Amino acid sequence: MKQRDNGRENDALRPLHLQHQFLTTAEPNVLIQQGETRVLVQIAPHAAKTIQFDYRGAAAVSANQWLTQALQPAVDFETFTNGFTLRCTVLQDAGSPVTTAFNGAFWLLKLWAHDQQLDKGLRYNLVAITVGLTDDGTLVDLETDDQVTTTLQLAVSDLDAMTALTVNGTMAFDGATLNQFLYTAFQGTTELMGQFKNDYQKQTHPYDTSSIGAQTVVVATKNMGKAREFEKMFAQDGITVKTLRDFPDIPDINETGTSFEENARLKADQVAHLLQLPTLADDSGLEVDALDGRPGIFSARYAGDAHNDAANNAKLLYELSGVPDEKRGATFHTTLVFAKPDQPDADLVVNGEVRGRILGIPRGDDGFGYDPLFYEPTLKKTFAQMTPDEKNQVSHRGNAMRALEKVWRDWLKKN
Ligand SMILES: O=c1nc[nH]c2c1ncn2[C@H]1C[C@H](O)[C@@H](COP(=O)(O)OP(=O)(O)OP(=O)(O)O)O1
Ligand SMILES: [Mg+2]
Repeated sequence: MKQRDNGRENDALRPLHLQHQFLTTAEPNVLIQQGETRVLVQIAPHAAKTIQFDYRGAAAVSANQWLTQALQPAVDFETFTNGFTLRCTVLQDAGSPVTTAFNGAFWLLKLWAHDQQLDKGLRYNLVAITVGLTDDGTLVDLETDDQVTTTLQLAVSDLDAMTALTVNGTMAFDGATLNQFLYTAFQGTTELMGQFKNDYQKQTHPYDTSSIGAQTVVVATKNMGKAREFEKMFAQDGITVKTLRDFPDIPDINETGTSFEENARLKADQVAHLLQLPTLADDSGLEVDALDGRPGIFSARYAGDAHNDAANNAKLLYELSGVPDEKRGATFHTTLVFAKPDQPDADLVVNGEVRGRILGIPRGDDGFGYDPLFYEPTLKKTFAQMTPDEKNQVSHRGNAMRALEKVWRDWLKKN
C-alpha cells in the first residue's frame, strides 16, 4: 500500500481516541481525537423535540447543516421524550473536523440514550469519514497535509445506508472513479464502526465477564476467608465461584447501611449492576452480649478503617477484659443477599447465625477474622481449630448457605 509523506498508509485510518467526561461537569461530554484533530462534544437536552447542532469551527453554517442531515434519519422521536443540542467545539483542526465532530456527537448521543434506557431512540449506528481523490488514487480519513483534488464527506450506517454525502472538488471524474472512491470510503467506515462499537461496549459493560458460565456464581466479596468458604460450599454442587478479586477494576463499595441486610444489598445490587450478572453478597459480623451487640455491622472496621483482623481481635479482648466466662456469649451473624441486575425489589435475602463464646486468648491457626476467639460449644473448638468442613457444618455462613440452597435456583429462574 502506498504511503503518505508522514508514513500513514493511504487506506489507514487516523488513530482514534475518546476521552469520556473530559469536562467534569454534569452534562455528558466527550473529547474525540482523530489524528491531531480534536473536538469537544457536549450534549444539552431541551424541551422541544428537535435536533440542533452548535458547531464551533470554520464554516459553521454549512457544518451544522451537514451534521443535522447526517444524524436526523437515525433518530426516532417517538422514543425520545425531548430534544437536544449537540455542541461541537473544534479545539484543534488538523483535517476532517466536521466528520470527527459527527462521530463524537453520534456516539455521545448513543451513550446518553443508553443511560436513560432510550436505546431504541437511535435506529442504527452511524460513522462519518472524509476521503480524498488524488491524481493517482484515493486517500482515506483526510488530514490537513493530504494533497487531494476532490473530497467526499459521508455518513454511513451499519445497515449500509448513507445519510449524508457531499462531494467537493476541482476535478471531473467518471462513475468508475466514484465507485472506487466509495469502496475506499466504506472500508474506512467499516473499520471505524468497529472501533466505536468496541468503545461503546467498554463504556456500557466495562468488565470482562466472558469467563462466567451457567455453573458460576459471582460473590461480591473481597474477603478471601469468606471466598474460600463459599468455594467449598458451592463446589459440592459443581459450581465455581468468582469474587471481586477477579474484577479488580470494580470500585470499592461503601458499606453505609445501618443493618447487615442493607449492607449486603448494597454490595449485591451494585456489583450485579456493574457486571450485569446475578450476584451474591455476604455481610456478617460478631454481636457480643457484654458489648450490647457490638461490633455488629462494624466488625470489619472495629479497630479502624484499615480492616485489620489482628487489631480487631486485640480490641475485642481489651473491651472484654475482666468479663467472666459466663458473660462472654456472642452471636456470629450472616445475611446473604442474591441480586439480579437492576431489580433490587427481587433481592433474595437469607440469614444464618451461630451462638458461641469469646475466649480470653486466641486458639487455633486456621480461618480468618475473629475465628481464633470464637469458641463453638457443640464441637468444643474455636472456628480457627476446625477443618473447613467442620466450620461450615455449624457456622453462621454455613447455616445461611443451607437456607439459600433451598431457594436460590428457583429464584434465579423467575424472570
Ligand atoms: O466466619 C467468620 N469468621 C471470622 N470472622 C468473620 C466471619 N464472618 C465474618 N467475620 C468478620 C470479618 C469481618 O471483620 C466482619 C465482616 O465484615 P464484612 O463487611 O461482612 O466483610 P469484609 O469487609 O471482610 O468483606 P466484604 O465486605 O468484601 O465481603 O466480620
Ligand atoms: Mg466489608
